[in-house]
Order: sequence, then C-alpha cells, then structure tokens
Amino acid sequence: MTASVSSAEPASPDAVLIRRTMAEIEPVADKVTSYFYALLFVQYPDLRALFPASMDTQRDRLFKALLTAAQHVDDADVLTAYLANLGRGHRKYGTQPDHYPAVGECLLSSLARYATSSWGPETQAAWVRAYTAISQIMIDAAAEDEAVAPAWWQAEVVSHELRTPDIAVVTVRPDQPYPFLAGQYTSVETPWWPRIWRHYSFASAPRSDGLLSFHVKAVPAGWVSNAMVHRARPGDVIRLGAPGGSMTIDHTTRSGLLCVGGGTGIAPIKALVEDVAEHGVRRPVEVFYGARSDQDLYDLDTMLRLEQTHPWLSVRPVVATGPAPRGGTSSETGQLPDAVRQYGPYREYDAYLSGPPGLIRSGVDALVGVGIPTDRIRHDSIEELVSAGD
Ligand SMILES: NC(=O)C1=CN([C@@H]2O[C@H](COP(=O)(O)OP(=O)(O)OC[C@H]3O[C@@H](n4cnc5c(N)ncnc54)[C@H](O)[C@@H]3O)[C@@H](O)[C@H]2O)C=CC1
Repeated sequence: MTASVSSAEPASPDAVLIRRTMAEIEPVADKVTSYFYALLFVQYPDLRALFPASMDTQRDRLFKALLTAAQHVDDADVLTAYLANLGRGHRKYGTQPDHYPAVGECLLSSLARYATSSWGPETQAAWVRAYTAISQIMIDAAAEDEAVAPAWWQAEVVSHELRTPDIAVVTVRPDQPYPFLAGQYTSVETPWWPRIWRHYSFASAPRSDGLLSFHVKAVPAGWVSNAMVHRARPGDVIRLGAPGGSMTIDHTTRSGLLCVGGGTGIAPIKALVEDVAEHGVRRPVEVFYGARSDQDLYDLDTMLRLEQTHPWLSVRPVVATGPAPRGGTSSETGQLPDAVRQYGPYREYDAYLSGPPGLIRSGVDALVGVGIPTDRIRHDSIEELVSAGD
C-alpha cells in the first residue's frame, strides 16, 4: 500500500497540495474530525441516524480513510480499488448518493478551519477535484454492487459454543446465499448495538449448507465482541455486510502455504486449510498456532483432527507462557514469530498471517527472515485490525 508514496514519479500539483493539508491537520486530527461531525449533524440532522450512538471508532475511521485516499491520490489503480471497496461497504449504512455533497461541504469547511497555513483558493480547488473524484468512484461502485448483491444480509444464530470463558464459536444462517472466499472477513452488527459494525474473519471455507461461523473473543469494553460472546443465543438475528479481504489462496499454483495464526486469528487459517483440502491438490501447509497459554488454544483439537486427516498438513502449537502445549508436529514455548524463525527456509511458500496487530507487525519480519518475499505475505489491514479491536 505504500507503492505510490515511494514511487519515482513526481507527485501531481493536486497531490502536493492535498498532502500538505493532511500533514498540517495530522497533529490535530481529533479536533478536525470532532468539528467535522458536529458541523455535519448540525447542518444535516437527518444524517445523524446513519451513524452509531457512540462515535469513538467512527472518528478514527474517517481520518484514516482520508489519509489513505490522500496517500494514493496519484495512483489511480490503488485509489480506485480502495474507494470502490469503501463505496460498496457504505451500502450497509444506508448511504445515498446525495449524502456525498453534504459530507464534502462539511469536510472542506473543517479542513479550511484547521489547515490555516496551507489553505487557500488553489488548495481548496485541489480538494474539490479530489473529493468529487473520490465520491464518484464510491457512488459508482455502490450502484454497480446494488445490481448483484444486497446491502446487507440478515443471519440467524444457529449455534453458540463457549470454548473458553471469553471465546465463543458462533454459527449463523444467512437469509440468502452469501458468496465469499476462504480467508476473507465480513462486518457484523448485533441487534443490541445498532450501527456499530466490527470485522470478523470466517472460520470455515464456504460450506454446502450455507452456514457461516466466527470465532469471537470478548475484549474489555468491546461492545460487539461482548454481545456476540455473552449475549447472542440461537434464534438471535445479526446483520452481515459484504465480504472483504485478500487473504485468499491462489489456486493456480501449487506452492506451499505457511500460515501463522495467533489467538482467534486461527479462524481464517482454519478456513484456508479447509479450502486447500476441498481443492484436492496436495500442497504442503504448515500452520503455527499461537496463544498465551495451553488453555487459550481453544481450537487445537480441530486443528489436530485436520492434521490427522491430511498428510500434507502440519500444525505446530506455540504458547507464550507455561508448559509446551499438547500435540501437533512439534510444540513450542515462546513468541510465535520466534517459533517460525526456528524453521524454514520457506522460499517457495506463500504466507498468511492473522491475529493481533502486534503479531502481524513482528510476524512480517519473521516471515521475511525465513525467506518469504513481502509480496507473498498476506494479512488483513493493520489499521482495520486496530480499529476493529473490540
Ligand atoms: N484476519 C485477522 O488478522 C484476524 C485477526 N484477529 C485478531 O486477533 C486478535 C486475537 O486476540 P487474542 O486472542 O487476545 O490474542 P493474544 O493477545 O492472546 O495473542 C495471540 C498470539 O499472538 C501472539 N502475540 C500477540 N501480540 C504479539 C506481538 N506483539 N508480537 C508477537 N506475538 C504476539 C501471542 O504470543 C499469542 O501467541 C484480535 O486482535 C483480533 O482482532 C482475529 C481474527 C482474524
């Protein structure tokens, strides 16, 4: 995602102006976003109903989206892919094309107020051009998506299994077919916290019965995660957004897969293993499954069963503290990235990383260290994982 920033192409005049504004407001991003939402809800009170009652996570999201768009303003391919996804994702909030000018007007007023050194007619014109282009891509992508997919899916909880005091495996039945790929995630809204959406990876490859499952850990002050773990019961209906994420398998190659899953990050890794199994092509899959302690390896039995069934699969449990875990090809005590470094090299492998943001960051270094080029390492966006942390 940093390609355009380090690219040798000189930045366009608009990009220079836009980045200058972003650099000026970055230290006061909190104030800018608070001012922006206050202005938006005063000028356009009808729009308030599209946002959650509590706006904490939302504030960060707007600024990060702006920053991403500003960084890639000269890279049409990256920008279009990012914004098209964002536009499709906004369908579940009920966003309509005529909301965009209202947001644009309040956004520019907020930037003008806080970027006093860099603001002027030229900068304003650059922002108008950029915002018009940004909103058009989002509007077009949403309209295209409308022809082929619902804005959201209703899904009834059909089973709820508490695996540890704070981790549940929740299985749901969507009200209409839900197409996705193993390794992807969706967004979830519970009936108890309207308009608060959080991302969860699918814990299984697509199933013939259409059911979807998630591994959810209740984290302190996590609204959605606590509701999913401690409140949701069979019969409750949640809402799902569209699938997203590129942690998927390239089935045109036979390279091996090195998968590193920490905590509930094992969910999409399990889905990837099932996906390889279903495709019937034998390719080596090595899974490192980490948790804080043996008791936290809540899905180890499932992973070991898969290992027994598939000779191409090896599962290595790793615990941060306490005695080495039971079972698996080998087991380790220590940090997950250190465990990976003891094996390899994995030069012909594609790598998949899933878990807490800190693990993703240090995991990438470890994977590079065992011979995997960065373009073959897949993981979900760290920014999204940080803001989806509850
Ligand atoms: N697609 C994805 O990337 C997914 C990410 N997650 C995320 O996974 C996390 C799961 O949380 P918990 O189960 O509480 O994880 P945790 O804090 O119990 O850690 C799980 C494993 O990651 C390791 N780890 C944690 N921080 C590390 C760091 N800074 N450096 C090296 N290793 C580190 C731990 O040693 C342990 O082996 C949540 O943040 C959730 O959002 C969950 C599902 C899918």
